[in-house]
Amino acid sequence: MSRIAYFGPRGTFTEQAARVLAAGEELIPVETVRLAMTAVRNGEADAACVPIENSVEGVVPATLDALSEAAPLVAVAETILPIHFSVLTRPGGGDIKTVASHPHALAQVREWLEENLPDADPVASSSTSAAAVGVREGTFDAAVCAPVANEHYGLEVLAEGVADVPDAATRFLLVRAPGELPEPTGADRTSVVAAAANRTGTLAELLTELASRGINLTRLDARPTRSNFGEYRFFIDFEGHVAEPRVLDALTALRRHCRNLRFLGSHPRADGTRTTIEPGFGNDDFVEAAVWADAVRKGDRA
Ligand SMILES: O=C(O)C(=O)C[C@]1(C(=O)O)C=C[C@@H](O)C=C1
Repeated sequence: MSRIAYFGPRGTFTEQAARVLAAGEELIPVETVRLAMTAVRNGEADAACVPIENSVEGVVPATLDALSEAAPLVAVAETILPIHFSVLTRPGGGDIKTVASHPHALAQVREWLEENLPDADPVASSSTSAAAVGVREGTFDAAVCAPVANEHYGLEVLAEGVADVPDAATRFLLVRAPGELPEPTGADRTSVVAAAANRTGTLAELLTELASRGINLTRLDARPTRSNFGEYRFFIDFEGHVAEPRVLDALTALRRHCRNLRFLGSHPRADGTRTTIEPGFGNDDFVEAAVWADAVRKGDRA
């Protein structure tokens, strides 16, 4: 049985995602996203399940930062969960003066809180289930949680299915140490983090390398390098798998433009969207062109 560290404590949305991505494996709750990845880097876990982006609040910065530091990890699978919250209180608890949750969660229920708990102060916690732990211990009066939190903490459900944006969703990754890659499926996502030189046009150069190979981006984020003010790392997700000639060709080109390029994995997309291939940009086109160029180089063709 594999050991899967996940962003906990028990009862997070990430636990729900880990149950999907690693059904039947041993699931180990870890206090922060970074520590979940550290457990893999130390060999204490075989893989980690972490949130990467939410359709309302955007990326999870802690995940991006932990992916770009220390020993490389690669994503091998992803899942997307609908995000509807439960609001939990102490059984028979009195006035609700504080309502706690992960900042991403609070941001997704702001309107609901204004309407339903206007006198409660929102308080940030390290995760949605850390807020539930706080309610049980008497630190907060209510917690905005994943439905699964209800299985663990014996709290009372004040409301269920809470979401300002009804079709909000979060994407989660299963990451592990570099090794054999998942097989390409035709509906894949490849991710890199690029530390490009700080000069005019470098980001445009990176994006042009992808565009000129007909590769469609699915996400672009920048995070500070933390070492020099104004210097950024670019997190780029795009359609396709590194086993495809056109993607490998693009990756090789990106490498030339970067001080440091980290491959973050190629894996099937949870939404099953098949890779867009424009005429002239298919893998066969790349292979055929390479064969032709090779023949030219050998003097067999002109
Ligand atoms: O705290 C949790 O339950 C998490 O799994 C984290 C997280 C996030 O980071 O966005 C996941 C999904 C929700 O959008 C709110 C919180």
